[in-house]
Amino acid sequence: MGNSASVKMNDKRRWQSESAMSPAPPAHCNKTGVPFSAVKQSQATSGRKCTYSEMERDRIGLWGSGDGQPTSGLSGLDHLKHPGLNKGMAFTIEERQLLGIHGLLPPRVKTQEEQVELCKLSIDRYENPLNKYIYLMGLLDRNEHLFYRFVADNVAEMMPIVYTPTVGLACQKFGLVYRRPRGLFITIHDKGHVYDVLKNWPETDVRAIVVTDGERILGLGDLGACGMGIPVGKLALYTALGGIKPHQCLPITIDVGTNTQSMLDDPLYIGLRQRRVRGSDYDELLDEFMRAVVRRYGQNCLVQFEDFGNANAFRLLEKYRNKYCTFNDDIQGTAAVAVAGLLASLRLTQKRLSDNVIVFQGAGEAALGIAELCVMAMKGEGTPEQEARCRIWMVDSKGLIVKNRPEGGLNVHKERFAQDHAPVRTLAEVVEVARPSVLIGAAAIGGAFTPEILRKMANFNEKPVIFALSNPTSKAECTAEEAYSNTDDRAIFASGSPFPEYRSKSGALFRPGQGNNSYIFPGLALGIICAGILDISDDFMLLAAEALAEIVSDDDLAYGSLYPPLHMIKDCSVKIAKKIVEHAYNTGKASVQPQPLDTEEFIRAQMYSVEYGAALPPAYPWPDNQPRVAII
Ligand SMILES: NC(=O)C1=CN([C@@H]2O[C@H](COP(=O)(O)OP(=O)(O)OC[C@H]3O[C@@H](n4cnc5c(N)ncnc54)[C@H](OP(=O)(O)O)[C@@H]3O)[C@@H](O)[C@H]2O)C=CC1
Ligand SMILES: CC(=O)C(=O)O
Ligand SMILES: [Mg+2]
Repeated sequence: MGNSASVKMNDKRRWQSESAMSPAPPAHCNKTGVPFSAVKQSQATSGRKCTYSEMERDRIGLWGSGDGQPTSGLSGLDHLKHPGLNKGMAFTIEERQLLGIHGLLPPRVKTQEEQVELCKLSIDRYENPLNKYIYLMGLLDRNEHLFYRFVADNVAEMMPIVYTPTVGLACQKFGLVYRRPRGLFITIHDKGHVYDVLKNWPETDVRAIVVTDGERILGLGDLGACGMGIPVGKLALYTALGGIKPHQCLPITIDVGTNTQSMLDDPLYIGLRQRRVRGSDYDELLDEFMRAVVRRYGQNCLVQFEDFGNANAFRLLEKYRNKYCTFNDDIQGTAAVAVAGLLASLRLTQKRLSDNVIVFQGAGEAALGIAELCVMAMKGEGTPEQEARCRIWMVDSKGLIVKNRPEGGLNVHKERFAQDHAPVRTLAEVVEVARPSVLIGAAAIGGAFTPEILRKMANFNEKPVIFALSNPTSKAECTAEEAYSNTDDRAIFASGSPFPEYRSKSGALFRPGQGNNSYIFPGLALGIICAGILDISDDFMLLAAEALAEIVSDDDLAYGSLYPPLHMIKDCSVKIAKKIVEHAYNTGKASVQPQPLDTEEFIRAQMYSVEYGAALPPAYPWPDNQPRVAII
């Protein structure tokens, strides 16, 4: 069932995408038109094991030799150089001989487990996080399977390097850490030729794109083209945490310049040395980009918008959400992870979500996204919309958002949360006035939750809920230790970047959870891709939030964590994807038909395996197509 559904989707994608316009072989054939079934047959008769998936064969250009014998069509050396095929010292002696690379590797054959141990030893030798990042990216460039196995086996240790906080540093120093091409740069000068640039990307079966224009990289501001570290990092998590195949993922940075003078002055800056292009030129480039994605990869290629500046993020989401398969992670993914944390917190506070008063420090993409999803969740509890909105107080750079604020600065998104109240300037005053039970920070103002504010939260609440969501760590509104120590250890705390365990004076151990959209987007994307969902409406976000909250165990809560441990995140992704897929079929939003009988099996069958596949022989440049070394 799973297979037939996915093959159907493949057919559909081919029809919709550019590859269908050129005379490509049918989906069930390899590049030379040989049906895969025939290749399978010949493997069976040759007795040779092959664990390449059809997609992988398609990707590496696997074809049959004249005698029907399957070959990889690549040289043995290619197998060492191609990160998707390389196994390093894990190539068996037989494979080394078949591939003609015998002698090019040290004699010993290693297991992948032994290689993972070596990775651990190697990375531990670096003290500087940026050097660890460079090591990991080097590993990804050398041996994809090993990289993903290593990250997947050590999520809690590796995520802070591949992702926040270190990825922020890597973006700031991108000119220094850049080694090999990874991802696609599309600049304002490519306007009119975006499709041609997309065609330069060598993979034809891209299912997910993460795109940034670098204007709001984490809480670090406008880093221009150096923002590329973010799509690369997010997509590494697509594979490591969501099982989406690496070759189906494409990181893209749209370079329209940067307004950060220090970047423009930096001799190592890798992007266009000009100030940001805005207005119609920018819009036309983005429109052309979206059209080009559909033309090249099909209507159901997912485009995740990431770290765009506030004004463009909301505008582009509204413009594209009903037309393309797209979502904005900072608005919608963040909303889902934060609401998941809030739903889990209700088990500790014994409240309904609607019983809470929530104060937000920040009224941007993250904060407004969360606020809107809170309203949706409260409505689900039977609370009228207006009442739900009244329970949410938002503070931006000009103070509390109130109706007719003299300082102005209200847009349509903020206005929906404008309180009927006199202006209030500081967060401390707002906390005094609103007496919130939940305080959420997403304004990238490090240390904004002062001890005074935290103590107030403890005065008003038996269990104050404190989320310091800003990234990276330097921008967090408070540390875990500050949250606990200023609330007599009563805070229920989560943060966007990880904080270490905290032991209170009384000896209680806290493991603060990471309220980061990385708990959501891998599973969400997996579900979207598997079911072929085109219209990613907000009900999917609430569903993802509920699915994640359900996974949180009593044990997690006992340690003060509102999220499952990071090592479980891949299982979380599958569970989220399952709910997404089921909901898509129930609401008629799935384009992959027929509906699979077993949803989880269907999803798992499409996921990337970090295990090595068996290598196939190359096409030898001599007539008998046989290796020149005797097989032992
Ligand atoms: N944990 C997670 O998963 C995620 C975390 N984030 C983090 O959240 C932060 C914000 O991101 P995002 O919402 O996209 O950014 P935006 O630029 O969209 O929003 C920033 C908001 O902060 C407000 N702000 C700025 N200065 C102050 C101040 N002194 N006092 C109060 N508010 C202020 C801005 O006010 P104004 O509107 O007046 O300009 C704006 O409303 C970043 O650090 C980002 O890394 C983002 C996404 C996911
Ligand atoms: C986590 C994330 O998406 C951000 O900080 O922007
Ligand atoms: Mg982001």
